[in-house]
Amino acid sequence: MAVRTLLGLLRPWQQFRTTIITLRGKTLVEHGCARSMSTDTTTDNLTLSLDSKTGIATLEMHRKPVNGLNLEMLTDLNIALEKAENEKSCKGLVLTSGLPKIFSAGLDILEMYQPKPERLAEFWRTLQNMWMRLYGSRLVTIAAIAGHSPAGGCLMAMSCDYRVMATGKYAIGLNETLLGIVAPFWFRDTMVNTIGHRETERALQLGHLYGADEALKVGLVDHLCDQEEVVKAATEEMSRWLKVNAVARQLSKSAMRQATIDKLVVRQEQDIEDFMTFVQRDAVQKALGFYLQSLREKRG
Ligand SMILES: CC/C=C\CCC/C=C/C(=O)SCCNC(=O)CCNC(=O)[C@H](O)C(C)(C)COP(=O)(O)OP(=O)(O)OC[C@H]1O[C@@H](n2cnc3c(N)ncnc32)[C@H](O)[C@@H]1OP(=O)(O)O
Repeated sequence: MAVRTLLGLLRPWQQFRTTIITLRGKTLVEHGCARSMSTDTTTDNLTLSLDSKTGIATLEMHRKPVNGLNLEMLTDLNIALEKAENEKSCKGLVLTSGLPKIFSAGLDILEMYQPKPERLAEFWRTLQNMWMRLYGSRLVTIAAIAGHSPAGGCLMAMSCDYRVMATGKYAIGLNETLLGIVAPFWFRDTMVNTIGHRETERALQLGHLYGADEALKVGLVDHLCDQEEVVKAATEEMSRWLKVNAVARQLSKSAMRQATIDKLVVRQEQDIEDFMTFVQRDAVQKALGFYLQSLREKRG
């Protein structure tokens, strides 16, 4: 009981840190010294590297074909984010993709279609923890979006402090209603905090996917540039943010974001239950099945 009470005082992502190590036994493949992030860290799903001169880390996602966020990818993201967070010399993080034309296609729908309940719960908890970690990061976080970024991909981008997007035919937004599902409250809150209540209300109901120009207009992204320039532009912007007093900036960020994070902290278990009940409904399973089929048929 005492242990449980003590655990209750820890933030969910602090509890989770033990969970992934003890339950999943997952370790990253390290190239170089394990105690310092001076060298690259690579998994099947991502690479984390730190430029020791600038203190800027780059987290590049590369899970083929579309950076779909499955349990393993989310676990790797959590480990990588924690690693960057804990590395003293790391000041900022550029989140990007190594896949052409895709930032992230959002949640891997196969995790939600005909799921095994135990894995479904772990999947959702790992996503919650990833969001809390990224949204609440002490680091300056900038998303370099050189491709499509629907749903969970948009959530990740919105969780950063600044977004650079490539001009072109890419789409970003919370399109959950197009799949017959509903963006959970913390997805919605993150969007409200980014583009405001009225625009979120419209976008969520329509499942609207914004083109780059429109995304810039409503403030869903902050800067547009050529596809090849996206990471460079993100890094340049980062250097501006890194000139600000770090403690003052972090406190300001936390003052703006912590209440939103705390809403999930106190409702985390209920949110997992809600998600599981909703996703396993026959009508939702049917809708997800149709959506997967339509994605496959699109390829012909
Ligand atoms: C109470 C709360 C309840 C529920 C809340 C749940 C919140 C959900 C959040 C989400 O993130 S849901 C996921 C939403 N994502 C999408 O709608 C994106 C779907 N994908 C696309 O639109 C396109 O794939 C694309 C990202 C625009 C890329 O297009 P492209 O032409 O480059 O690739 P293609 O469509 O051929 O896809 C290749 C391959 O990948 C499969 N795929 C794509 N997206 C997903 C995905 N999100 N999950 C799983 N699989 C995905 C696609 O079917 C193709 O597979 P194939 O090679 O086997 O045909």
